[in-house]
Amino acid sequence: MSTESRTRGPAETFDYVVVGAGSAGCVLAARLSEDPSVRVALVEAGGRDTNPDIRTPYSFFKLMHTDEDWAFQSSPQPGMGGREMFWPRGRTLGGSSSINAQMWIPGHSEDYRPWAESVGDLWSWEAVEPYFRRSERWAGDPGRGGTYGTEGPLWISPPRDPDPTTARFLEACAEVGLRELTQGLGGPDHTGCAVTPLNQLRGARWSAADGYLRPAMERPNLTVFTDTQVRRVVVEDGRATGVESDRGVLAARREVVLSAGAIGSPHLLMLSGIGDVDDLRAAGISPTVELPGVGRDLQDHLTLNLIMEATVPVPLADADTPANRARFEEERLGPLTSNIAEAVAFFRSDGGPGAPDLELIWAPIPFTDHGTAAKPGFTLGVILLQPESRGRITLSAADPAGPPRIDPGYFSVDEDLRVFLSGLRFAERLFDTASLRPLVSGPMAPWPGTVDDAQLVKTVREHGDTLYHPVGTCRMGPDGDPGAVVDERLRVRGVRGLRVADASIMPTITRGHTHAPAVMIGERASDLIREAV
Ligand SMILES: Cc1cc2nc3c(=O)[nH]c(=O)nc-3n(C[C@H](O)[C@H](O)[C@H](O)COP(=O)(O)OP(=O)(O)OC[C@H]3O[C@@H](n4cnc5c(N)ncnc54)[C@H](O)[C@@H]3O)c2cc1C
Repeated sequence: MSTESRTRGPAETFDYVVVGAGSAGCVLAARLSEDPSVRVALVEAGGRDTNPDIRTPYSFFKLMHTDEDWAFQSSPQPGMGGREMFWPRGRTLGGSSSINAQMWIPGHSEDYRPWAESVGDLWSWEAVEPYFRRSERWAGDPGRGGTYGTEGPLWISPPRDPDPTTARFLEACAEVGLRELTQGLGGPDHTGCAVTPLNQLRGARWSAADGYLRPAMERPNLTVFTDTQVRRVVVEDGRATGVESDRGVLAARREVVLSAGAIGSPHLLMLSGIGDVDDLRAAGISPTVELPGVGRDLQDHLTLNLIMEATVPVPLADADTPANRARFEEERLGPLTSNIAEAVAFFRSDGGPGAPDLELIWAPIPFTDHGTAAKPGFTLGVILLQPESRGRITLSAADPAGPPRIDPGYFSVDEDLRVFLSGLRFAERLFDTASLRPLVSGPMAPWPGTVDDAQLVKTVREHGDTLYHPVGTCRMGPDGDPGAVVDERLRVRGVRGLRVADASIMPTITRGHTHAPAVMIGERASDLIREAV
């Protein structure tokens, strides 16, 4: 597809130039090019999404440190024992949706209340929910997916061939009072537990590139440039007129849309002289627009995995065999269809009413240090859903064009640690239910087992990790908010013809996983852009 589409179309001038073919960028390229009278360019730094591990759900972690991964590294984290932490991000068609764990979890309706309070009803739950539904196509039993759309480009499927112990996890949740969400996790309140809804079609990954981009690539008015890194946005007389890339300038008659992700988009703004003036000067970049919020308000979901030795066979621990490969290729069955994170639960740390602040992920295999261990064990990942801590992305003064400096600021607010510890205690209780107790024996490293709070904090700092959900670095906000980078229509403040549309615009992180909201943002943005004409 790509060679032809790279040369197809007019010279180097387009109506819209979309930067980044990730979760949001694929949506924008597809939706904007629905109008045959406009010419759209989609510019992606990575290559085509042909690596077979992209298709194979189980293999998502094998894509880390490959050509499909930017493989960022954070700055040393004081809250995490001084560690520099590995931050993978997708670098191929589909972006992070081509390397992620395929979990489709839009979040809670309460997630969007502060957004609407900040910028108005364009971003209320009532306003955004139709965009989730517009993107979804439920592939499971019609009686068990009532909260999902059925006609969108993205297939949402239940696990194709789940491990038998996943049902035991749901039973354990029922024992501690969590309801099973039999209609899926797309409704306004996803407090409870469920098998994980997945971006899969018949057991293989279904990325944003599969759902949105590939069908649109047949259109003569869409040109997709792969292996083309954008270096900066060209701003002339206060207007974005195009982007400077590896292959020269790509001009935009109407708009440039940055969908380069929560790291890439603020990085590109800063490289274009848009950001905190002092920081830009310190990195040797001439400021063109003062926008101090660029790169600030970085939020992420932190996780720690409780791992227990298994007393029963664990098929996923021996997943990648020739026989399982053959089964996957021929029938799309077996452990290679597993995304590893087969079920989830959402709950509140204080046990009270209201939206959840903690999540559990059930994995029927030990998952640690961004990969699996081929040992019989089970993992309960605990996730802090609503961190108060904020981090920041800045230019590297030594090499502004190189990777930016990523400071997630984990546990810079103490309250986050308190909530997180209560989640870990909850997970310990879950392993001790009648449903799960017979499946496990002792703790497996690096989980130390039940220890006092001081030792638990030490374990968190030494082994806690990213769940790969950075957001907020080009935050949306109202007029007069000095930290706002884009307005409610995602227009970059102080520059005409420039928007940001991806996970970076989220004012606050959602209580789910961030691919679905990034797709929703792409859908919402495409309507806002079309309304502007
Ligand atoms: C390992 C991993 C597992 C995850 N698991 C899940 C999950 O199971 N469920 C879930 O909901 N979320 C998950 N996420 C997070 C989710 O995938 C992301 O939040 C979401 O895809 C972000 O979408 P985006 O459009 O903001 O950015 P991305 O999808 O990251 O897209 C950005 C694109 O821009 C390109 N780009 C960046 N800079 C430039 C440049 N200068 N020039 C040209 N192109 C550029 C990138 O190469 C990339 O293709 C996971 C992420 C990772 C990394």
